[in-house]
Amino acid sequence: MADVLTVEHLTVAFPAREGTGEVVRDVSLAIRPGERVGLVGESGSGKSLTARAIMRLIPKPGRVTEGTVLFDGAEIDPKAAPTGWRGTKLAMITQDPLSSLNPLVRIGTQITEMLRFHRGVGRAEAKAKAIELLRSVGIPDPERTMRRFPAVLSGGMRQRVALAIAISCDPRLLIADEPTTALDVTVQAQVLGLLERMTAEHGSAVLLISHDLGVVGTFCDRLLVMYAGRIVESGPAAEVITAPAHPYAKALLASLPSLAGEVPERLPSIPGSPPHGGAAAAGCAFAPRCPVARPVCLQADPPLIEITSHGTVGGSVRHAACHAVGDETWNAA
Ligand SMILES: Nc1ncnc2c1ncn2[C@@H]1O[C@H](COP(=O)(O)OP(=O)(O)OP(=O)(O)O)[C@@H](O)[C@H]1O
Repeated sequence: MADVLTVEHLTVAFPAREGTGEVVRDVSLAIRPGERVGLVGESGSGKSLTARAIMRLIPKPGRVTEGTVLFDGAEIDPKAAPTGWRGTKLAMITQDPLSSLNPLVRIGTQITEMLRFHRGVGRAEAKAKAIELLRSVGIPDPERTMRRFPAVLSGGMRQRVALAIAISCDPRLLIADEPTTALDVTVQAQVLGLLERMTAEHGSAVLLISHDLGVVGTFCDRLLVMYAGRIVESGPAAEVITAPAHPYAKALLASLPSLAGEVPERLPSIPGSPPHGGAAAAGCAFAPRCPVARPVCLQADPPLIEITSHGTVGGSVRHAACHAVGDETWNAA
């Protein structure tokens, strides 16, 4: 099946006094119809800007300096201004739902207009469908919410409304940037269940962005781990979660209480902090924090290489960008 999204060598840069200013570096990824792909990494690793570059929403003075994006087989120029396809075939929900809601228009009108305009349904049907959508994202009194303006809703309620609008047209791909962060655990599970149904029933694909490996690991088929603007590991979610290969993915996993079983007294955190404003030009960006770094790591950025030729889920293989991968001492650790 043809990919719904293919991204090749995407690079985003901001003007910088030091370093390259590249905050997304040479990112390539592909997503098939109905696939659930997770993009994980610490805050500042470049997840949101990758999504924004795909949507052509890079804030100035940032810009896409390299790369191509193919959506449903057609090239969309990530350097050009956005056009009408966005929002229906390719939808995105962000951490800040207010940015995707019109503050001057009642919630009900925002959803029904979307349905009437893009799906060509009549007024009554659009209203019924809007109420059903709001209920499905866990809004307790949808009829009342339909008559309200975004400003009077809580952050969690707005997030759910934004999600209802994003999924109203069964997009080919939904990019969900931390969609459940503002929600409590029960609603979080409800929202993930809804996204799961959307992928199963309509073949929509989801790119789920989160720093929470727990959420992403259980929801997604495949994971992409990002560090300092690069994808440093990718592979079937179950394999990356149970046997991460890259030292950064290992550290990220070790700092996660929910997957480690019992909760340790003190959660191990990854020592040091990621580089700001783009990684330095030479060497692996994780080397200063890496427990197995060697001289070569400070000199050459390791390429993303295939680490198993028979990865299972959906025929996808595993990749990692690390000089130490394959080293027996490290793998035994
Ligand atoms: N408007 C901007 N101007 C300059 N640098 C920026 C701007 N927006 C983001 N950056 C830098 O780009 C890098 C990546 O940011 P991005 O928001 O993509 O990270 P993220 O992984 O999505 O983090 P989070 O999980 O906190 O949202 C960060 O180092 C950030 O400082």
